[in-house]
Amino acid sequence: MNLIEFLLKAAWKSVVAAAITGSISGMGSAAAIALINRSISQITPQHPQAPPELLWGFLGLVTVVLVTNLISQFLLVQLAQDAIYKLRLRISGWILASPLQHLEELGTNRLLTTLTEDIQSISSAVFSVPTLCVNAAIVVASFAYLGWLSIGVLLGTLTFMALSIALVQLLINQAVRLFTEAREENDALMKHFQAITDGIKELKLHSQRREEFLQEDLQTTAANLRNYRIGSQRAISLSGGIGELSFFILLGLLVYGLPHVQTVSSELLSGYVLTISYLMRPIGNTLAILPNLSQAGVALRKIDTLGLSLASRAEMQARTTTSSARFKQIEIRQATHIYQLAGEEKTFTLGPIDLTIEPGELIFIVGGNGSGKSTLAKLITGLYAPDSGEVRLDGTVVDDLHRELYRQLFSTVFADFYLFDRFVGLQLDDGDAQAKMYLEKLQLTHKVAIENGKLSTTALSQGQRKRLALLTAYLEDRPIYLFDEWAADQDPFFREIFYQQLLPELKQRGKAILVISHDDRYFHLADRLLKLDYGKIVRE
Ligand SMILES: Nc1ncnc2c1ncn2[C@@H]1O[C@H](COP(=O)(O)OP(=O)(O)OP(=O)(O)O)[C@@H](O)[C@H]1O
Repeated sequence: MNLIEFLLKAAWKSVVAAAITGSISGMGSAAAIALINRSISQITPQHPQAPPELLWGFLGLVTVVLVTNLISQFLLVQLAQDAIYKLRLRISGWILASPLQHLEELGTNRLLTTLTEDIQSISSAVFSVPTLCVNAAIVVASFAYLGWLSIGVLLGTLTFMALSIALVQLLINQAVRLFTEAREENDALMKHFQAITDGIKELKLHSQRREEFLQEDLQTTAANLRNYRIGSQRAISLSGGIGELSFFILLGLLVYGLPHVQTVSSELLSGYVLTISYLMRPIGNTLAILPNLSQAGVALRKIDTLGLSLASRAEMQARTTTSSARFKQIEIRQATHIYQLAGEEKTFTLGPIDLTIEPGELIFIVGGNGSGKSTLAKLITGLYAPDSGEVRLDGTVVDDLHRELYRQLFSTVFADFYLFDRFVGLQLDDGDAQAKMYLEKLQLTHKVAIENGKLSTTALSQGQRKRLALLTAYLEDRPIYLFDEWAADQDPFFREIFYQQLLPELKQRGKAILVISHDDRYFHLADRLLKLDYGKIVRE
């Protein structure tokens, strides 16, 4: 997809309207130049002033040029920004609709680069599209005028220009190649930036690690990116220089060479010189815009690839609130999940897993590090579709069509949970009152206040943040709760409350509760205990 296609897809009617007004503006500019040339040629010692009707014509043309130019720019700016706005939403939608496993394979850095850098590149390029349209119209109309002055000279001029453009194109191709390389490097740079922000503590506390990371990872990637960008900008500057030089050569050939080849009137010569000098500005502008356009082209291709990759795996999305939904039984039969990393032979296979979950059950999932507990949690909650086997909800297989609906049965606090600073998507009549009640239960009233569903702060200790995540899960009030090592960050006092009070309370309310835990002191509280080893349930 190129930029024009992208805009046409967004709103072709506005593009056409902008192209028409832009063309009128461009043609008006060329006509104004032609009129000036005509006026100059009519000034003689006998008539030292141009006829007044030419002056009125000139003023009229200038007004038309200004007004149509503005209309064209306004239309295109509006349309371009609308298109960017829609693109941002579309990419976010693709990401949200994509299976978790696919997003994990793609990597956050790639998604972030597209959401930030690629959209920014397109955004800067679309700003230049209005100028480009008007410039194109000026060039076409100016050539029409030159053709009217002399077809033969125009053909010579066009041949010369075609040769210059071919040379310029070679350089632009080189620039695009370098832009593409730079774009790949950008993905890696984003990963390093993530390491800086997420790994700030580890980098601050170990100067040798920091130095090595800076020099070998960040600096190398940043330097590669810089070199590719310099190379591409140089190619673009060179193409601009060659473009400008070819204009001067053309002017020289016209003024000093053409009179040797054929007799030329002064009107023809001054018309050509005036028009070509005038054309230097729009063509120069266009050359200056080319880097943006090439970058946008590369970004659009990246978005296309990402979009295809995301769309090919898109899940069905269902708009639903099933907080009051009930279930009788979840059966997991011979279900497996396989992690296969690109280019790596080693895989981790979870399963085959056989498991049933019923309301009111308290199930502990235990096992050593890397035994597959979190992976099983993602499989149970429908975040991963089984690679083989099946998950059944009340006897019905949970397929791609129903997985989104199935996921709405779960309230979770994963080990890497995300805490929203307001209760997004929870439409509760007495939300604040309920939240305050749970704040007390979770002993957080002295730290956090809740007003209109908004938390006064999320800048808390990890244990306190986990309590807030639990509070959100309480408010969701879904039939199945899953806690992935929730108690690991709690002090012994609150850990005791969690296992001895909060979990039994949930159980009494008929909730099914899955608890991933290493706290063997509390294993006896479980109705069932699943022990995982190397991805298999070794004991139930
Ligand atoms: N996104 C991923 N891509 C590839 N492999 C993964 C991914 N996540 C986990 N694994 C692999 O799957 C295995 C099980 O990981 P999992 O996180 O399920 O273990 P766990 O039992 O929850 O461990 P812990 O107690 O340390 O949290 C690990 O060996 C890990 O290498």
